[in-house]
Amino acid sequence: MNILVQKLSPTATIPQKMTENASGFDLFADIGEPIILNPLEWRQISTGIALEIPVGYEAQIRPRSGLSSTLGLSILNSPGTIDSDYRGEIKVILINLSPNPIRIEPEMRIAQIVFCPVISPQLIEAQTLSESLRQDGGFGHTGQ
Ligand SMILES: O=c1ccn([C@H]2C[C@H](O)[C@@H](COP(=O)(O)OP(=O)(O)OP(=O)(O)O)O2)c(=O)[nH]1
Repeated sequence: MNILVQKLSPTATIPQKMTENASGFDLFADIGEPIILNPLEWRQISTGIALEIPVGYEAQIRPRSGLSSTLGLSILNSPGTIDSDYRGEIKVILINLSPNPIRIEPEMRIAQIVFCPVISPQLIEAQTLSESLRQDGGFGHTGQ
């Protein structure tokens, strides 16, 4: 499958898979100068790219585990949803969950983007639903 990627700025980097069978393509920050994120601060970070995702697919923006485990850097709305009809700039809402300031560098690999199929069902309003073993049990009703 081909997915079109448009660079919206000359300093943008096309997302890259770092190993052949990686699920995600790393997303690069397209920022002119470093950005400091203070503890519990979040910011939309530019990537400088836009995508044309085929209908029937979406993309998810997910954190990079290395940045989470070493820095405490995460994504506020993880996983971010990129709709197939969105043609604007892909942005990453980074949040600093650590007690220390985090410096986001230009061209830093800030997140990863994973392409996934989506289904688009018809939602039918109903008065009752069929019975199941679980019924409305949830939120730990089976114990720990
Ligand atoms: O982390 C994200 C999340 C979303 N988007 C872009 C692509 C997506 O298709 C669009 C809308 O996202 P979403 O559906 O999550 O936003 P919403 O809050 O429901 O707003 P809208 O009314 O624009 O759909 O914003 C990003 O660039 N990064």
